[in-house]
Amino acid sequence: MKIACIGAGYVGGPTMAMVALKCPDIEVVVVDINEERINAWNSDKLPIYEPGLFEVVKEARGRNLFFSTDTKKHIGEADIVFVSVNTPTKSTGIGAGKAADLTYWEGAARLIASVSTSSKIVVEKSTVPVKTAEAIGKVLQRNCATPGVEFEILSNPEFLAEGTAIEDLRHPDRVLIGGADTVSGRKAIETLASVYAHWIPRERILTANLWSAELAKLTANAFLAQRISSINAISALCEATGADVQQVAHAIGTDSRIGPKFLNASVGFGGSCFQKDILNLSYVCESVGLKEVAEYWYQVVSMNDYQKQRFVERIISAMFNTVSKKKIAIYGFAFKKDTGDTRETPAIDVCKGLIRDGAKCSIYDPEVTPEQIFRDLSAPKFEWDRPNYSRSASHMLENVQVAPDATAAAEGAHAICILTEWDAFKAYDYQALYDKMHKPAFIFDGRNILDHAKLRETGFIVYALGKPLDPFLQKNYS
Ligand SMILES: NC(=O)C1=CN([C@@H]2O[C@H](COP(=O)(O)OP(=O)(O)OC[C@H]3O[C@@H](n4cnc5c(N)ncnc54)[C@H](O)[C@@H]3O)[C@@H](O)[C@H]2O)C=CC1
Ligand SMILES: O=C(O)[C@H]1O[C@H](OP(=O)(O)OP(=O)(O)OC[C@H]2O[C@@H](n3ccc(=O)[nH]c3=O)[C@H](O)[C@@H]2O)[C@H](O)[C@@H](O)[C@@H]1O
Repeated sequence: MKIACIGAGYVGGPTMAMVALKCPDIEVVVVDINEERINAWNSDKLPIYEPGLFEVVKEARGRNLFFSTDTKKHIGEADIVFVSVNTPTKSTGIGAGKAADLTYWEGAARLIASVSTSSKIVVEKSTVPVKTAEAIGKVLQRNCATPGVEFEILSNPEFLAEGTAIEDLRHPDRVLIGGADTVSGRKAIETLASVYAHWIPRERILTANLWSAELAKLTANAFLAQRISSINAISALCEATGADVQQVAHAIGTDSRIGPKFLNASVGFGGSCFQKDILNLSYVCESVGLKEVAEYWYQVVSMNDYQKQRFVERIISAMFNTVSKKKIAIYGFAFKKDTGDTRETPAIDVCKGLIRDGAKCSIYDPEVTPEQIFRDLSAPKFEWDRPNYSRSASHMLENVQVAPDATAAAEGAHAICILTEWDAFKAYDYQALYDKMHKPAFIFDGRNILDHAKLRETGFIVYALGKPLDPFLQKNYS
């Protein structure tokens, strides 16, 4: 059997590396139009950082795992073609700002049809709107020049989280495979299930109808993001009432029906998918006339925007209602720890909000490159996924510097903001940092990872998200 995967990104790379590792009898080729990315996958400096990924790639690469730009050859030879191309939010046209942009998906489907001389199983690995398989089926059938070639489309959404991708792929809670309830559909499902069964217990390989599988992915992300926006909404009420959001989260999370995970209040959720998939879900609801349902899910994104804005306003109001010409150290730019991915990171909106108020942001992140930070802060919303977007917001950059380390960022700063929960941030010598800062020196902990009592003893004015407000903040500027 030969497997090809279109898209060598955060999903295509790791998922196919794990398939190849666990199925030495199957040839796995990952293809991409981005030559730079493919070259990186073939080097010792992989294009994405994930704990454990390098070891997996090293073991299978060259044995039965390959990365290539020769898309036509490998797709033409494959029995199963995974499609894990990006499906960003549309930035123009009908549904702009909500609908999924399926340009890349349609391009991949046309490519598959154009090179297919034998029947294939086409697997939706990308997150797509419900009923996409129907549209893609038409593209495949009507663009295939070879008579008799049949395409069976399956939905096999990916549930890995970045930073834990390898663990999530090695021991997933479940694998979900959706297909048509026909003889050929059930056969295709069984073929794909047999691949995963090389390392995943059969009872964890779920099967469903095609639309259920497509919708389950959007629903999973919506439910996960909704938990975060719910606890973030409560964090605002905690600050207004003297409650402690971590105590509240613990108290509700011990109810087995709620569970303890995904209840960490934060400056907001980021990542390339939560906002994108909820906007897409909301749009799908709108397009079938379910306005109230669309509005219900849209509130998850709206609350996330509110949380980021509330954090910015808290900083400005705490610092005497102006941050103009003040240096603010930003610790963490990635959307979560243990990844270099900055897509939709809350740090973008927080830094833009501070800069709009005249602040100078000195940004330090252990994994994110200066180039990436400058790109993100000059990209228009939703354009981050397009390689040649216009840098309309580049004026932002005059007040941005990227610091080589945390000490340089804190030098002469009025405040430190914790935006990503990197473990390294917990171990710093905050007395030494305090000594280098303007007074009064503030710390705004958007992830609640620091020892706030100790910081107050050092002399910092501390704002901890969702915690009882520091007297300084309560008295003058709550
Ligand atoms: N990033 C994540 O943690 C997860 C993402 N997903 C979904 O997986 C999909 C992919 O996401 P990522 O891997 O993060 O995207 P990505 O942007 O990192 O990778 C997509 C890759 O597809 C390539 N590509 C696009 N069109 C192509 C074509 N016609 N031929 C060949 N290559 C093409 C691009 O060059 C890019 O390298 C999205 O639908 C996303 O929602 C699902 C679960 C987790
Ligand atoms: O479809 C996708 O792309 C993926 O999106 C998320 O994974 P990911 O975005 O990589 O990372 P998460 O761990 O979900 O974190 C998302 C954001 O929520 C934030 N978060 C997470 C958990 C929490 O309790 N509080 C919180 O603020 C994180 O800091 C991060 O900014 C889902 O967890 C995956 O299951 C899904 O496959």
